[in-house]
Amino acid sequence: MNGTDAGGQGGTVDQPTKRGLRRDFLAVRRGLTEDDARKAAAVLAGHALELPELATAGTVAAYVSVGREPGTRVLLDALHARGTRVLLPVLLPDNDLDWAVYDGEDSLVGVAHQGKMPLLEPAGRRLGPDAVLEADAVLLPGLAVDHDGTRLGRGGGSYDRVLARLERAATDPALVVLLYDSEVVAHIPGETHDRPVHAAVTPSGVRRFR
Ligand SMILES: Nc1nc2c(c(=O)[nH]1)N(C=O)[C@@H](CNc1ccc(C(=O)N[C@@H](CCC(=O)O)C(=O)O)cc1)CN2
Ligand SMILES: Nc1ncnc2c1ncn2[C@@H]1O[C@H](COP(=O)(O)OP(=O)(O)OP(=O)(O)O)[C@@H](O)[C@H]1O
Repeated sequence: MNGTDAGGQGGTVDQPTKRGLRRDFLAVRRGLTEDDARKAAAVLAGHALELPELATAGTVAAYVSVGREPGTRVLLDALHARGTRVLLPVLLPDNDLDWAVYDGEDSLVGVAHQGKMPLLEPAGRRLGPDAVLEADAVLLPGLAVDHDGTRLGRGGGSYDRVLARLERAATDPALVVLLYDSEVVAHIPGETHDRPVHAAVTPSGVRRFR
């Protein structure tokens, strides 16, 4: 733990801040072609669907990938088709997350939150922020993870809140981040509020951290 950042300056060589790291990882994603992204999403979904934690889960909290995020659409549809209850996040004004059930592609709406990339969110009944406590597995977005499971998110703190809520409730769902291979790195500067994830699924397979 080194206590750096949360909104610090761009990276330096020996102690890159989270903001600098985010910028660098996002730049690499922007360089991916549509074809790269489509192939990666298909392979990634295959690995994720083989995870025992997902196979046995009654409820999975996930998210709808946008842009060049590692694709989750194939995975969401496969989970939905096999009868898993899939919860999707709705971003609240304070960056906390509400949740609603995924009921197929037609149940998604495009939403433009100020200053953020356009998202796809579920149109169904909102279940409240505590609905995530019903999840047996949580699929988290991120930009990178290190070998301890420390995750670099987009900086909104939404999933930090989700992880804090899960910890307070003493539920212990599988925590799985979906990434590209180059985003599993040796070290991410952690802060005291960061909670480690248990595994990363990338196009080359599953990496476990606990
Ligand atoms: N597909 C997807 N859905 C998601 C997330 C996500 O990361 N990906 N979230 C994850 O929490 C939540 C929404 N939170 C978000 C937080 C930031 C940005 C965003 O566009 N950030 C800009 C930088 C903004 C800034 O610097 O202030 C960016 O990353 O380019 C998007 C969503 C819930 N839904
Ligand atoms: N439990 C929490 N409740 C409220 N705010 C929090 C909580 N945990 C972290 N935050 C705040 O969220 C902001 C972003 O934190 P951080 O840079 O770690 O985001 P991140 O992990 O990259 O993003 P995300 O969690 O959305 O993926 C920080 O200002 C932090 O203080």
